[in-house]
Amino acid sequence: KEGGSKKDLWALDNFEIGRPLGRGKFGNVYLAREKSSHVILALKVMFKVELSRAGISHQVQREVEIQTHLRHPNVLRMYGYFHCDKRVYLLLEYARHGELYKVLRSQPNSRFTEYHSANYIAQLVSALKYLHSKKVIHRDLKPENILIAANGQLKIADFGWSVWSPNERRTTLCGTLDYLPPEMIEGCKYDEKVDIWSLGVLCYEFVCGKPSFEAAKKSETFKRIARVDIRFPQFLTDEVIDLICKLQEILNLSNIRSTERWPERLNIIASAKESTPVFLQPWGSCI
Ligand SMILES: Cc1nn(C)cc1-c1nc2c(-c3cnn(Cc4ccccc4)c3)c(Cl)cnc2[nH]1
Repeated sequence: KEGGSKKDLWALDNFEIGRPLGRGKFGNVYLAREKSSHVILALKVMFKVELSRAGISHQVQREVEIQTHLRHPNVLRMYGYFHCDKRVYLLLEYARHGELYKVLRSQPNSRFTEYHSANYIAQLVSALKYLHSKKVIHRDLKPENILIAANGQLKIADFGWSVWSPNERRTTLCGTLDYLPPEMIEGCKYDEKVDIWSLGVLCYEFVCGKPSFEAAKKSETFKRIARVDIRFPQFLTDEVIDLICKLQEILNLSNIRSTERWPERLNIIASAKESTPVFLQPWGSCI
């Protein structure tokens, strides 16, 4: 609501609440309808005490500050927010087809065709170009944070981890490391390029059915990311391998695809200019 007087503030009574759309660690998301306009939206409800206990109240404030000012077809709108003594309510655009990861997992072999993937990656590139032009780094780009709207458009959501660029992480990482670049998992200074790395992991997952550095244990994922230990299956085209390598800054590779499926190469041989191949060095410390 525009204007600043008390009467212009949203309240729960302005909405009819529908079915739950999703359940998260700090609250749930419900389908809702604004009573006077009948606009359909997603209402994210979080408990203040939970946010405070987890020390992330500042993250929610930053999420609101950032997302309410963003306007792009591939970025989920946040129309506004309100709160009461116990809860914070975020008024979000409703994405009719839900979460991308569920659509991805429902595909044969949990992967999209390269054609389908190209369309999605192009939309994410458009969104990231916009976000980075506003000096916003998302920092948590993964299939779980991407929604699909009625017209098939992707919508980047959940800006709870977003920050203004450049930045240094001050909050402990939690959840999957799969999509994070070496500089973030090693606690170094970083800039918006972290989102480009995550886009490379997403692109890999779209066409392969699992993220680039997936491993049974987090410690193994950490090592694979730090060493940029990526392996490409035989069924990928050279074009998509080239795109993923460029997104993950893997330069001058040659013969990285084995004749067997899922080659067990422990490292990628960079075909540097020198006559003998140079192994990618394990990620050096950032100091
Ligand atoms: C699920 C689902 N199925 N279908 C058919 C549509 C949807 C849908 N979900 C959304 C959602 C939505 C729901 N959950 N989540 C993840 C979540 C849950 C709890 C806390 C934080 C984040 C997002 C939104 Cl925001 C916005 N629009 C949504 N649309």
